[in-house]
Amino acid sequence: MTDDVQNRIQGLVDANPVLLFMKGSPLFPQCGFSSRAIAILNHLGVEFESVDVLQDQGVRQGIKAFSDWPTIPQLYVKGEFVGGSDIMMEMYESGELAQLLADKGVAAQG
Ligand SMILES: N[C@@H](CCC(=O)N[C@@H](CS)C(=O)NCC(=O)O)C(=O)O
Repeated sequence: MTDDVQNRIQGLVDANPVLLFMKGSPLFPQCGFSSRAIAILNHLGVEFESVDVLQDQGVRQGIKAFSDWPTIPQLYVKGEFVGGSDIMMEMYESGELAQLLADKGVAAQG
C-alpha cells in the first residue's frame, strides 16, 4: 500500500466516528455483505459515514492492508477496527455492538 493511500484511509478513519468501508452506497449496496452491514447500523440507529470502495481501487485494496483484513465491508468506530459483516452480526445479536457504540460515546439517533 502506498503512503498516499494509507494516509487517505487514516484521514477518513480519523474524521468519521462511525465509518463503513463498503461496496456501493447505503441506499444501493452492491454486495449482500455490505447490505447486511448497513441493515445492522440502521437497526442500531447510529449516524455513520460510508466509503464506496468500488469507486477507488486503491482504497479497495488499501483498506485490506490497513486493517489486515481481507474483505469488504469493514467497520471502524472511533478509529478502531471492529470487523466485517459476520462480526458485526454476532456483536449486534449479543448486544456487544450497541455497547461498544455507547462506550465510545457514539449516540444512537432517537
Ligand atoms: N465473511 C465476510 C464476507 C465479506 C466478503 O466475503 N466480501 C468479499 C465479497 S464483497 C470481498 O470483499 N472480496 C474482496 C474484494 O471484492 O475486493 C464478512 O464477514 O464480511
